[in-house]
Amino acid sequence: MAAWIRAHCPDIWLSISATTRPPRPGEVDGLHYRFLTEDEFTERVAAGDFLEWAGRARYGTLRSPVEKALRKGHSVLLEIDLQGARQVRETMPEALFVFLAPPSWEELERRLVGRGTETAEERATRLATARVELAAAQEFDRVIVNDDVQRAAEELVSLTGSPAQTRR
Ligand SMILES: Nc1ncnc2c1ncn2[C@@H]1O[C@H](COP(=O)(O)OP(=O)(O)OP(=O)(O)O)[C@@H](O)[C@H]1O
Ligand SMILES: Nc1nc2c(ncn2[C@@H]2O[C@H](COP(=O)(O)O)[C@@H](O)[C@H]2O)c(=O)[nH]1
Repeated sequence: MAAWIRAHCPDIWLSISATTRPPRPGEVDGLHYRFLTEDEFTERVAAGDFLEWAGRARYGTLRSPVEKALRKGHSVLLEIDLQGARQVRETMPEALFVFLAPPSWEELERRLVGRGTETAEERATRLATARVELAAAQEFDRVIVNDDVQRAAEELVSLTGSPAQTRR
């Protein structure tokens, strides 16, 4: 979804999260994530650099680039988990919160297994988290079912008022 939006929506500023998880094959530092060491992440938490952060395999949104993009008038998109969304709601209640839901539980499992980047234990952890997050979908302003990436991305982008520049 992020890749589709990056390719088709120049008016949307997509936040690049920081994380301590290792890069997957093909993931590029500074494009997909800013890959930080545990110490670097901890220092930035202590410095108050994060707008929000969450997790054991830690993920976070750095405050300063988001605030800069907002000042420039961009639509800013954060792809974050439930824990992060709850923090952003505290500090930016005017933001629009959109829950991306899988078409079904079986399809979610199929996609995760198909990606093949997690161990069985990591997959189980992600699925347990997904179960908790799905149960909280009603906290969000909108729910979009991620059935087809392009369709779901277009629905998401339409909420920002920015045009998607697609070639069909
Ligand atoms: N609409 C879709 N159709 C088919 N495959 C999809 C679709 N959306 C995502 N996928 C695939 O499903 C897998 C999981 O994608 P997703 O972006 O949900 O991962 P994630 O951000 O790691 O999610 P989570 O942290 O909840 O596990 C990836 O391999 C992705 O390419
Ligand atoms: N609170 C935050 N959650 C984040 C952030 N960046 C990503 N995420 C969440 O992690 C999952 C998994 O990502 P993956 O790349 O490891 O598959 C993602 O779907 C988000 O829910 C962040 O900056 N803050």
